[in-house]
Amino acid sequence: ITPCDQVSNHGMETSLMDSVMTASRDFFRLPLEEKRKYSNIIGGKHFQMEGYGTDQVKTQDQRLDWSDRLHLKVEPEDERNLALWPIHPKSFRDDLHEYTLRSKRIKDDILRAMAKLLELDEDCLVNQFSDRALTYARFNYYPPCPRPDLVLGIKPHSDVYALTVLLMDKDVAGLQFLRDGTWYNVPAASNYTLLINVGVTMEIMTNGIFKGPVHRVVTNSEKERMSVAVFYGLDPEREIGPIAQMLTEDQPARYRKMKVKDFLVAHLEHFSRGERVVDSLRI
Ligand SMILES: O=C(O)CCC(=O)C(=O)O
Ligand SMILES: [Fe+2]
Repeated sequence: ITPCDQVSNHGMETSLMDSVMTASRDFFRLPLEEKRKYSNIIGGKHFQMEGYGTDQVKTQDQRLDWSDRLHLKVEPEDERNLALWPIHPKSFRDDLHEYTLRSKRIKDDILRAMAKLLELDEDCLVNQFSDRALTYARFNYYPPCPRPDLVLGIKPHSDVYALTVLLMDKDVAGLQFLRDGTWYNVPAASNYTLLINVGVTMEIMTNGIFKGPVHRVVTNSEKERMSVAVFYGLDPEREIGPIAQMLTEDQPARYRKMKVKDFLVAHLEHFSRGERVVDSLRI
């Protein structure tokens, strides 16, 4: 089982991927004062998950990433904070809405294929995601960096949610996956590509069968790079743990159960220290 897979022939129109990338690029090129209207820091002090800006700075020696982000909750739809959804460029909101509808279908197809691989009921994984499940979109913008030898676009991490649908820059590479101690490049594909990545929520749900691979983004001194990630998580009010259908006498649970909400908070603590939350949940 490969931990990340590039899908082609997935039924997402190139024009839609192009619109989302273009809208995103237009947003990041706005003057700073304009982007700050969507800031993830409220009143100059309080950090919130959603909005425009960098990660929360938790400690003085925390390594910062060379990137600019816009992070938006897409689902549950009634929890969208539209005040943080850019109005420039004009098409931004509609494009994101349309894009995430398509992306959701891809996610469900992938979850069914994964259930089949695990010899579970076809809808077993899809059914884990209720209408209160979280979906976030994250727009990543990596400006050219004068010292790519020193600074990363995103530090090594595993995605925390269950599945990520990542729309990659078609011209500029930078994403790398870690396997057996070596970093492997994901090449730029010259046309738009969606990369499906497994996150640690899925690692836990499948009792460690699917792994949430460690990846990072390197910078370069010449070209800007963009990506748009859509993260699929569970309902924050439920528990996360290996799903019952994965467990047998020979295969007991490898991870402790925890409330999803608390798991996400624990993840942020670990991420800021460059650690993986899943390692703290092993039984
Ligand atoms: O920019 C990329 O290609 C990857 C971004 C990423 O890993 C993330 O947003 O979690
Ligand atoms: Fe990631």
